[in-house]
Amino acid sequence: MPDNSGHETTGTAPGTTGTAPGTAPGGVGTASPDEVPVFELGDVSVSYNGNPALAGVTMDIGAKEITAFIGPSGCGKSTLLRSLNRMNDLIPGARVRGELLYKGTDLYGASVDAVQVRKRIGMVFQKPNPFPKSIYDNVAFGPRTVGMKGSMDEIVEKALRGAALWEEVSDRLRESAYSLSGGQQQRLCIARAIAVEPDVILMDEPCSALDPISTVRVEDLMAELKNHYSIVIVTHNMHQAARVADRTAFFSVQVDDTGRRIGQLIEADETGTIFTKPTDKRTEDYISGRVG
Ligand SMILES: Nc1ncnc2c1ncn2[C@@H]1O[C@H](COP(=O)(O)OP(=O)(O)OP(=O)(O)O)[C@@H](O)[C@H]1O
Repeated sequence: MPDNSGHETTGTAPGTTGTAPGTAPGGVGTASPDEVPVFELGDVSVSYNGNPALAGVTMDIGAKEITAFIGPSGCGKSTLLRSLNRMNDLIPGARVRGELLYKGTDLYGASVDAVQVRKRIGMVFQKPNPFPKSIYDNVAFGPRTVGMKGSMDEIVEKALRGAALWEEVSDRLRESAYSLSGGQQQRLCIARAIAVEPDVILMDEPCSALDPISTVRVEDLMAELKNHYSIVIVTHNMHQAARVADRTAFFSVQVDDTGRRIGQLIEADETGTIFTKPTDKRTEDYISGRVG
């Protein structure tokens, strides 16, 4: 795969002009998402202020399925996840190199607008982070911002139903989002993410702040959501990866000649294969709890 010249990010707010990727005329990126990988990564590396965090990642991420990133702390899972919707653009000194295609289009191409990227590729964070607004306004915020057409009440209801939260909040939509439990808040954040009808949802340890019952709710929800969205999840919980993911990518930290610790993709495969017969001994050692 060709190596792009690199994409220096400045930490300044991304522009509001340009196009969303995957929408170019002439067929580029317009194939059915079920037929092509949603992301194709070729020799992707990410550094912070010149220090490599992750190097040489080459993998495809399938559409309409759940892909889990697992591996020990500091191996670059969140860094790679943030590269998939250009959230690293917001981190001063972060630099992404290599080829990162979203539905066949260069995600970091000069004409691609990072704001549009984040509309198509939403993100749910580790800690539920609702806005200090009502339940309704949390969900309506994104659709209003991007100027979605149609009845806002219907948009909000659809997103809350999609996030399996409607039954619990339909009679209290004007209450503060902070009045919800942690698990409900996380499902509200998922509703907020899907309200703008993205293609992809990136989830960075979405259950780590939740109790076991809320975790099951969110995992069940993910199984539902993958019928409509491609999902990439970072998780520390290998049982969770085994439960929810169709494919799993294992990352580890390698120490280079100069003593630098750099994250690396060890292998990516169907989840059953990774957990029962991984190709690499490092994967086996990690999943069996011998290291990590
Ligand atoms: N904003 C940042 N500025 C500088 N270095 C960073 C930044 N974010 C991450 N790093 C570094 O990049 C490397 C990978 O971090 P990252 O958070 O992506 O790993 P991770 O596998 O997600 O870890 P964890 O499982 O602990 O969340 C680490 O060495 C980390 O210190």
